[in-house]
Amino acid sequence: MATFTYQDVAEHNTKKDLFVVIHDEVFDVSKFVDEHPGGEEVLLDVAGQDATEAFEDVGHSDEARESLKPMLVGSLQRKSGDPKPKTPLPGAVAPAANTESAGLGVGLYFIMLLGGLAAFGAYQYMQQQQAATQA
Ligand code: HEM
Repeated sequence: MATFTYQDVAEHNTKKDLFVVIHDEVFDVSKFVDEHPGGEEVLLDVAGQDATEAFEDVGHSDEARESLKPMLVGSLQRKSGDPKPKTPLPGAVAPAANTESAGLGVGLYFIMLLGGLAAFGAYQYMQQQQAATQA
């Protein structure tokens, strides 16, 4: 079976000539683009790239996996420094800094500080009580 480098695959990045990598196997999905139930846009988005993560994130059916088989054209020869699998719409999927939990984090520190102060105050009070009873 043919082997492709990431560079080879990257050259097939148009709608009419569209390769994607899924689990280090190279698929020619040019003829499938128009039929894809998820639309052509998402496939064009990963054209000539590693679509493993995008493909898996959607949770494709076994049927979808089966339909990949006839489009297999070779395997990927991965080299160090090759890009990692691309996630679909990174901005939309990856949550921005979670301000709510950050707020909770600060709140927790505050509560711990209060607890510490209360314990310190109680200790001081007891010391004083003890000193008073001894006197
Ligand atoms: C390249 C190989 C791919 C094949 C053979 C394929 C095949 C299919 C098939 C058969 C379905 C129908 C539902 C199912 O059976 O799971 C589907 C749905 C879908 N696919 Fe793909 N897909 C591919 C790649 C991708 C990629 C890279 C994405 C990127 C995000 C994607 C996104 C979607 C979405 C969002 C749906 C759901 C559509 C809906 O339910 O309306 N697919 N795909």
